[in-house]
Amino acid sequence: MYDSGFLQFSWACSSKKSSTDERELDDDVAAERNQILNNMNLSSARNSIGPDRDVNRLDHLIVHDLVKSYPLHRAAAVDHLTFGARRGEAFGLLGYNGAGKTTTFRIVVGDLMATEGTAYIDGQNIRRRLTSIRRLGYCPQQDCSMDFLTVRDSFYLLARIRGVSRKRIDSMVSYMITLFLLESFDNNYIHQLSGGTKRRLHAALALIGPPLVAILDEPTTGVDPNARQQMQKVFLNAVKAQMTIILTSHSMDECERVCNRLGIMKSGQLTCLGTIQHLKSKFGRGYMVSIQVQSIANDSNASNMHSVLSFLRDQNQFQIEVKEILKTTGQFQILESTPAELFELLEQNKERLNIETYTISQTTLEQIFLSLGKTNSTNDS
Ligand SMILES: Nc1ncnc2c1ncn2[C@@H]1O[C@H](COP(=O)(O)OP(=O)(O)OP(=O)(O)O)[C@@H](O)[C@H]1O
Repeated sequence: MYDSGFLQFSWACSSKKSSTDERELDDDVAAERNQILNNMNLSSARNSIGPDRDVNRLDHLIVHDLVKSYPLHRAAAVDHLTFGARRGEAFGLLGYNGAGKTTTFRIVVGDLMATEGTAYIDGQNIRRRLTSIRRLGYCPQQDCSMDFLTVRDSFYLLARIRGVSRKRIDSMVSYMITLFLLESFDNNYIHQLSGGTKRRLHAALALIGPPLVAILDEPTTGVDPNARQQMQKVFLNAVKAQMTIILTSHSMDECERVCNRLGIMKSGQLTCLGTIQHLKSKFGRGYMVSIQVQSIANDSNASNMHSVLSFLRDQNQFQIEVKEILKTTGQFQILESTPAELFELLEQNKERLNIETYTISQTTLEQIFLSLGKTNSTNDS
């Protein structure tokens, strides 16, 4: 359905020793893990215990102690990963290349077999694959090959698989085609579509039904800004309508716009978890200030920027990290003082330092991501 490997199981080797035991988990990640394990224990007390048992439905998606090891690979691609996504939540799973996001998704949708652990969609173990397919939409990272179908036919196929009734199917297909701005490609074969249009189609196919949970692996990569904005609106509306969306994207802006909660993955495990505001307060070190100095003919603007920097450094109340100094602009991270103190200081010395404008802002999600995700790229070896 999604790609040729959708119903095939990959060979999985036995897992290595749990590095969750060796690594100290972030307190939010540990709390999430404990909460899910407690809920699972409560459920197993009610259900008959067995590897395929179902659990309670507090979360639309539960990923439970998932491990994926590849032969000849030193570290596990997914390493005892546990988290849940609540009903009507947009959960962002972020991480550097090779962190284990796609592997996690492929296990959840049944494209890969886990070495250990499992996942549950609306309380139902994914090993009971046939029933979970209806509840789960998937926009894979790689476009799948359904080239022999037209855009419209592919919507009909997915809608039927998700159990849309004959009565509703025509209007639903037309609605989704309009929603994802695909009207002009209606009767085109999929192989005739451009890369960005294919991404739109795959995201739309993931949402038709609608399923309870949609897993979207970089759905907007290569999509033009206009269509991307429209897709983000659709995702937000789907979440409002109580769909659960698991999104991965390398655009931090997109994650900020769409997601209620985020987890950043590194080496197959979560390094942090929480709402964006929570992550900013917990990991955002200080705040940022961008300063622009006046451009004066025959004057060295760079030296102006440096005099602003040395002025700030002379004030003992600030600890400053230089992010960037260009010709007329500078960006600094300020630690150990309040934005109000800096504001007062800059206002008082604006003219003397030739400052044209300045903005003080909270640490961005991108900066947090960069500081937490570092060294993950090495996992890709
Ligand atoms: N078939 C495979 N055989 C061996 N190792 C693999 C295989 N597929 C993935 N891996 C490894 O598993 C790890 C996780 O890969 P994965 O594709 O899940 O990362 P990702 O977080 O989705 O990265 P990206 O952001 O680039 O999509 C990487 O180290 C990768 O090299």
